[in-house]
Formats: sequence, C-alpha cells, structure tokens
Amino acid sequence: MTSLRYRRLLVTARQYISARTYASQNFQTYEPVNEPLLDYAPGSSERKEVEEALKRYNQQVADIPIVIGDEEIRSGPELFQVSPHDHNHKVAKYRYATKEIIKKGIDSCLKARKQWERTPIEKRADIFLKAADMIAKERRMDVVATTMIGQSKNVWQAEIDAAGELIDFLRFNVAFARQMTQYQPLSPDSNITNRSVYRGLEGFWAAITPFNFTAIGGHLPAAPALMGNVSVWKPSDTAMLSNYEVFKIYREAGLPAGVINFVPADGPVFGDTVLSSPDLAGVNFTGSVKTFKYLWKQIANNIDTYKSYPRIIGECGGKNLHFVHPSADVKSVVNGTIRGAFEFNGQKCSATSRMYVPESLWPDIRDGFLNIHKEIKMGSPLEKDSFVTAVIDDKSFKRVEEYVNHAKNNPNTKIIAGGKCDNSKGYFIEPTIVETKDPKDRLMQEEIFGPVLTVYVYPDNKYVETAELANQTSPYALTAAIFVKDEGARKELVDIFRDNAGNFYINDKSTGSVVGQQPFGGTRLSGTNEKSGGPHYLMKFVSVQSVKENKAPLKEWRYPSMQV
Ligand SMILES: NC(=O)c1ccc[n+]([C@@H]2O[C@H](COP(=O)([O-])OP(=O)(O)OC[C@H]3O[C@@H](n4cnc5c(N)ncnc54)[C@H](O)[C@@H]3O)[C@@H](O)[C@H]2O)c1
Ligand SMILES: N[C@@H](CCC=O)C(=O)O
Repeated sequence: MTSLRYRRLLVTARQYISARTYASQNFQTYEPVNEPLLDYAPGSSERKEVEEALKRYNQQVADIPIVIGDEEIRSGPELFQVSPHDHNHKVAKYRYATKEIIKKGIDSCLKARKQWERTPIEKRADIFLKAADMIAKERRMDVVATTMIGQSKNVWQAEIDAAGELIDFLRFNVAFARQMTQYQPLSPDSNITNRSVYRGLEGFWAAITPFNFTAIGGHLPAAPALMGNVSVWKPSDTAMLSNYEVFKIYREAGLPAGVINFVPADGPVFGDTVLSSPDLAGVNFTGSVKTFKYLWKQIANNIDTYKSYPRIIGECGGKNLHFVHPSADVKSVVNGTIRGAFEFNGQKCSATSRMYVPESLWPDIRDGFLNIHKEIKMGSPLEKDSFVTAVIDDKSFKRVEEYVNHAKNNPNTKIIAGGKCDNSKGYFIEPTIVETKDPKDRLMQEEIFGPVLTVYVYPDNKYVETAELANQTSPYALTAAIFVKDEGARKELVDIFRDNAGNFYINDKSTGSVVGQQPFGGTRLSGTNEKSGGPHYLMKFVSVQSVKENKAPLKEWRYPSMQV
C-alpha cells in the first residue's frame, strides 16, 4: 500500500473515531481530539468533492440576508463580496443593517436570553458538538470552498482554518466548559451547602470578527453562546460568504433563533449602535489595534449608560519575529520562515514579519530563501500549486504596496526578492524579502499584514544586544520564535523575550497555533490575551453566582463574645 493511501485510510479511520466520540459520549465524559486534516491530494475523494463545491459556489452570487431571530432581512443598497484573486467575480451579495435593524438585533438577543441562559449546559454543548460534526462531515466542503473563493485561501490553508480549527474550537470548548464548571466551593459545615452557579452574562455580546480566519468568525459568537450568552455577530465584509455558511450550520444544528443574530453592517455604525446600548455585556473582538482602541474608547465614553461593566476582549495584530542565533539549524530557519512569512500571504496576525540573522549564517539563509522564492507560485487559490494568492481587498493591496514602495525608495532597505504588485485581475503582491540596515525602520516596527518579510543582519557576537533591541522595537507582543541549538544562548533568549510574545516558539515558526495545544493570544498592543483554544478563555463569558444555603434555623443574633 502506498504511504499516501495508507495516510488517507488513517485519516478516514480517525474521522470515524472522532464522529463516534460525539455520538457515544455525553458532556460529562466528552474528550475531544484535534480534527485530522484531509490532504486533498490529486485523485482523492476530498479533492473531487471540493472541486464540485467550488464549481457550485463559483456559479452563483449568494444572496446573504441579515438574520434577526427568525427573520431574514434584505433591505437597503446591495453590496458585493468579490474574489480577491479575481475582483470582477462577485461571490456574494449582502446589505448593511441600519441602526434600527442593529437595535432589533439587540432586542432579539435580549428576548432569547432568559430561556437560553437557563438551558442546561449539556444541551447547549450538544448543539455545538452537532455543528462541529456537520462541519467535519456533510458541510466540510461548503466551509472550505467558500473560504477559498471568498478569502483566497488555497485548499490546504482553508482546510486548516474553516474545517480543522473551527471544529476544534467547537469541540474543545465543550471539554473546557466542563472542566471550568466542575469547580464547587467547600461546604465544611454539614448544615450549609455552598455552590457556584455558572451564569451567562446579563445583556448581550457584540461579536466583531475579522476577515482572515473563518474559524475566528465562527468562534467569537459561539464561545459566549456555549456559556449561556447571546450575541449580535458582525462578520467582516470580506468574509461574508464563509461566515454565513457557518451561521447557517449553527442554526441547522439546533441553535435557537435570536441566540446569535447575523448582522452585516458598516463597522462604525455597528460599533456606535451596540456600544451605546445600556445592555451591552461585552465585546468579543478580533481585528486591528486601530479598531480595538476605538471600541475601548467608546466604551469608556459611554460608561455611565451601561447597566453593568462591559467585558472587553480584543485580540489584535502583531509584528512577529524570528530571531536566529549563530547555532541555529539553517534549513529549519529557511523553511520555517518561508511558511511563517508567506502562508496566506502574510495575512495572519502571527505572520513572521521581521527577522534577525547573524552575519555568519546570512549567506546560507539568503540563498535558501532565493532558491525557494523561485519555486513559489503566486496565483488563484483554485490552482492546486499556488502557495501565495491575493491579499484580501483593494485597501489592503494599497497599504502593502505602500510598504513595498518604501522598501524600494529607502536608502537603508533593499528588496532581495519579489517586490511586484499587480491589481489588474486580483490583488496580487509578490512575496517580498527586504534587507534593512536600520533595525528601527518602519518595516521592522509596523504591522503590514501582507507578504513582506524584513531582515536585519547582526554581528554574531552581538546577539544579546540585538535580541534586547528586537524586544523593544515594536509595540506588539503576539508571537516570536527563536532558532537556537546552543543551550546557554537558548536560556538567555527565552528570558529576553519573556514579555515579548503571548505565543513563543523555540526552533519552530511563529505561526500555526493549534487549538488545545498552543492556546493563543498576545500582550502589549497585541491584545488582552484571553487565550482562545485554551481552558481559561471561557471564564470571560460566565458571571459566577455564589450560593450559600443553610438548613439550620438562625437562632441567635448576639456574637459569642457578647454572651454573659
Ligand atoms: N490576535 C489574533 O488572534 C488575531 C487573529 C486574526 C486577526 N487579527 C488581526 O486582525 C487584523 C485583520 O483583520 P481586519 O482587517 O478584519 O481588522 P479590522 O480591525 O479592520 O476589522 C475587524 C472587524 O471590525 C469591524 N470594524 C471596523 N471598524 C469598526 C468600528 N468602528 N466599530 C465596530 N466594528 C468595526 C470590521 O468591519 C471587521 O468586522 C490584523 O491586525 C490581524 O493581526 C488578530
Ligand atoms: N491561530 C493562528 C493565528 C490566527 C491569526 O490570524 C496561527 O497561529 O497561525
């Protein structure tokens, strides 16, 4: 049997086992495993299925409604989501909710809240386990194909995101919810029972989601819902198609109307409306620092209008680094950096964006980069050998192009590979590698969110000073990676970068966190670091009530010390 066939059989067997896990376990015993990924090799059944799904979605312009409770609303001017790799191709039509419609969404949440919050967690968990199961099986190709044509991920990247990661979020959260709610306080007096009641929050959540991960789109409203909360979900304009598929799956899995309301809207109109509601319970946001700071300031401005203190979660950008020590393994550095910097065109919050390389290794690392760079194919995600595709939209294209032009025109920077930008058909930016003489150049400090990697070459004997400089260069602290074999240097570098990254990698790339394995989130301006994909994340969505119940009559009002 060929190793490929063997691997496929293994994947199918694992899927069967994971499906059985759902069917035969309940909330109290459910133990998830990470969803095995399909490889979509030529000739495989999944390759055929995804091609059929792509054909289906490519032949239509999906008409996406605003969904409030059970009502589908299609009023207002039409807007379109296009394929980033072919911007003449419309994939979905949608409209923005007005202020009034957004308020209706809030009302719908508040109406649904009481019953949902009182629904036993086992029942809520069942719905999300069913949704995970549907995504793992009959709806897998829908979420993968819509992520490919709408967000321009190639099939492998779409599989990791829209299938693997989303399924994992939904399943692992169930086990995390059980672990978290198992805690009960002490009751040492036999007449007294103490208990913790894990309540969803009063009011509603605003789930505001980014374009770059379908999984994050689906996760941000689902996690609060699992814990008994309700939300208005504002998807990103450029991830509308895949996010609507996910929303429909939740409803088909049994999520009651109004628990999550699907509300496409203009960002600021949505923000201003939800943040001025007295019933705001919290904001679950992932996106840019600029938007997050705006939301935080608005909440501060409105603090006197709220019935409670809104909880604020914000997972934002990064300026993630690879720090290479002279003892590093060159091949790992080269392969890890190409993946880290250019997967999904650098549009990952964790993308490798700056790099520090010792002089002694730079010739080999540079040659390694240039050799791979010649082989990288940039093109449509529907062509199976495209590694780099198009950035998400015109705004993004212009922003990244501006950074590339800076690299071209600045005396301290030199482009050593890539540098071409072409938006005639799609928003294509070549994977670009820049060498800089200035370690504080803006290319080393600012989030670019595109396929641009900047390298600073340092003298080998200055690795401690250079690492300290790297730690202080950017306001972000999301992910960082060190490549080092020398044990003493490893310890020094781990210490220097301790506050520099919420997710830290040793001899591995700065991207690719897996639910349940590397809980994710950054510090400094990168976010509030709630660690999605880990057990502590769900704590944000519960408001614990401590209950003391006394079975003995209260016989005395005097203190023992007052007795005569
Ligand atoms: N740390 C993480 O876990 C993580 C994960 C994914 C993406 N990101 C970050 O997200 C960013 C890319 O995503 P993006 O371009 O979609 O970010 P963005 O900030 O432009 O948009 C995020 C969401 O906020 C909405 N929005 C914009 N202005 C708003 C306002 N005034 N009020 C309310 N909502 C508003 C957008 O419409 C979108 O739905 C990058 O900075 C990336 O690093 C972080
Ligand atoms: N989980 C992702 C980060 C998501 C941000 O865009 C990773 O680590 O690659």
